[in-house]
Amino acid sequence: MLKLISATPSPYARKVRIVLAEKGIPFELITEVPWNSMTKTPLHNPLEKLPVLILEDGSSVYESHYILEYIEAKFPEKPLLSEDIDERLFAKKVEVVADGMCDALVLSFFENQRDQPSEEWKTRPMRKVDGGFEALAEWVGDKHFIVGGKFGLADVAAGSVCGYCDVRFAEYPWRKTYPKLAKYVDKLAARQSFKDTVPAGQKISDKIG
Ligand SMILES: N[C@@H](CCC(=O)N[C@@H](CS(=O)(=O)O)C(=O)NCC(=O)O)C(=O)O
Repeated sequence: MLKLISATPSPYARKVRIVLAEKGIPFELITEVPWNSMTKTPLHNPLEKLPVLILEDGSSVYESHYILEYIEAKFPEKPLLSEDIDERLFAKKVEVVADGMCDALVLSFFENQRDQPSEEWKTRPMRKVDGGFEALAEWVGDKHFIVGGKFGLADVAAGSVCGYCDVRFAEYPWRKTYPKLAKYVDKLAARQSFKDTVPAGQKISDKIG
């Protein structure tokens, strides 16, 4: 059986968990704290990051966007990418922005943990988050799904970063600024794959930075 190394807050791992659930692919969930010295993540990813998909032969697939590409290629049933090449490429562009927002949020989260956070390293990432939300709101508009009128990769990525922001940056006013985006995300959140993967904080015992 496939195994997925994940962490409770991880928006990247959540994308993979949602896709595996939507495609009905069984897997064993291994929940880790990648920042703690006891983590097994480095044994399966030289970059020491989760999510990591561990295949039945023990080999591993890592980097969430690549894991999703792997899953779509190996498990094409219930496709989450359109047949139309331009729609496929656009969905991946949405994922690039959503993942970039996650990167900025994670950076800002850890900067805020420092004894003396740098103002520049707090504000600069949040400018990227602001820009990302503006782009997502533009792409969603009044739609139920971002690409091709059906649930797909772009919705997985957009829903995951918005859900992460709600948990880690509850004070960030994206819902007030973009009510249509909030309505779209709340509709996604009603899907069983989203209900079963709501992010939660984790205790990091090792000091970072
Ligand atoms: N680009 C990667 C980012 C993954 C990532 O940053 N994972 C974090 C955990 S979490 O932020 O997703 O919860 C990690 O493993 N960090 C450990 C490290 O960077 O050494 C992806 O898309 O998979």
